[in-house]
Amino acid sequence: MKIVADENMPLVQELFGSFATVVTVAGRKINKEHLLDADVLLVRSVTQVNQDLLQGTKVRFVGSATIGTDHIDQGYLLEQGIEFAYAPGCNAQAVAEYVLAAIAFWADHKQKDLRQCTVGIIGAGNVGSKVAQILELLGIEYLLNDPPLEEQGDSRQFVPIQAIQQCDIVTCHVPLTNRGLHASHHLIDEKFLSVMQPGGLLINSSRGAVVDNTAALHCKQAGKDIDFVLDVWENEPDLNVELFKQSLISTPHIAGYSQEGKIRGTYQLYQSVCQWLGMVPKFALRDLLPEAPKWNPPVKLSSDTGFLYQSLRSFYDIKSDDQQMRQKLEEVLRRSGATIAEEFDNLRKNYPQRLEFLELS
Ligand SMILES: NC(=O)C1=CN([C@@H]2O[C@H](COP(=O)(O)OP(=O)(O)OC[C@H]3O[C@@H](n4cnc5c(N)ncnc54)[C@H](O)[C@@H]3O)[C@@H](O)[C@H]2O)C=CC1
Ligand SMILES: O=C(O)C(=O)[C@H](O)COP(=O)(O)O
Repeated sequence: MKIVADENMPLVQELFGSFATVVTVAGRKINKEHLLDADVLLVRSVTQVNQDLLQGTKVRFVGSATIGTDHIDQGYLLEQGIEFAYAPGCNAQAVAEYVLAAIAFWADHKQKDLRQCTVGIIGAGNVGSKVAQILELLGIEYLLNDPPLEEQGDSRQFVPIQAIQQCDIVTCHVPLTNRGLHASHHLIDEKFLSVMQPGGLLINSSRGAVVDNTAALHCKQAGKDIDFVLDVWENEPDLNVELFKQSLISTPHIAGYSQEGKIRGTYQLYQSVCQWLGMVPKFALRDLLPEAPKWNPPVKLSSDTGFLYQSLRSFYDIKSDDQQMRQKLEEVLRRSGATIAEEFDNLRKNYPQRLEFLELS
């Protein structure tokens, strides 16, 4: 059996190498030639998997070690009888910790008393629910918006998007969809931004195009007092450089990049491939995960606006991710050679080890 996998998937040789020949390729470079005699294709979010890539190949199983699936043409896979698996929830905790770190940094930087702030969470699935769990631990008020879950009868209390627009902090955790009643493409548009609270914070760690990046830039250029924390960008890896410069925190799509999140992603696909082949998995997830020191959240928030950031930063300092990206991209802007897109991907490939620091259920 031959497996072609994205080179940025940890443990892929260790897990799949005992029953298959594993060939690793840079995600953006995977092409039909690599797949002509491959049985299984394992990708991350940067490989577009569709008819163009798969037609004429032997691939019978596609796995994506990610939560998001907007890069996969699932309709085509279904039509061709190609098995598909992904990794729901694998890095949800990492993204939620990123959001916590962003809020803590903003409160410190802008002297905001989080006891007086409400967070609007758009999308209350795996990530949004973990964000809510963390805010509850800290006693920070939040509101949930998730029309699809509300329609399905989820028992939590939801609010309309208009109520989210009034929140001090808005954080997006929806899949990127272009069609249907709940399409999320440009969910945050010029209108949304125009009614957002001045002095507010918008965090996007879902997919770039959930926020209209041109509208976000116009909002900054018009002098509206809204801070942006952006981990994901329209047209990645070719991001809007002006918006990157104007954002309070800019990171290269690494919100989900904890060691545990990446390992869980590969492992969930290992389980799916084993099941597809009728094999019993040989490895257990608990033996693969690193031991990480844990942070004790404060029982009560303090009036000191910098307290949370100071307490968290030895576990995860989001500012250092922002500084790293600014330094590298500014170097690219000063000299010719590598492009912004190449440097964006380099930052992701060489992202330092980050461990999850909260005990969440
Ligand atoms: N920056 C990063 O590193 C990462 C980004 N992501 C992104 O975050 C997204 C969310 O992840 P999960 O929470 O695990 O997904 P999920 O599928 O568990 O939850 C998404 C929720 O959004 C809701 N939703 C869909 N359309 C909506 C709309 N128009 N308005 C409000 N709610 C809507 C759904 O009903 C669902 O409950 C992923 O699809 C992925 O694109 C995920 C992991 C890492
Ligand atoms: O899980 C997701 O969805 C993500 O966005 C991933 O964390 C992104 O990582 P890559 O797949 O692009 O390495």
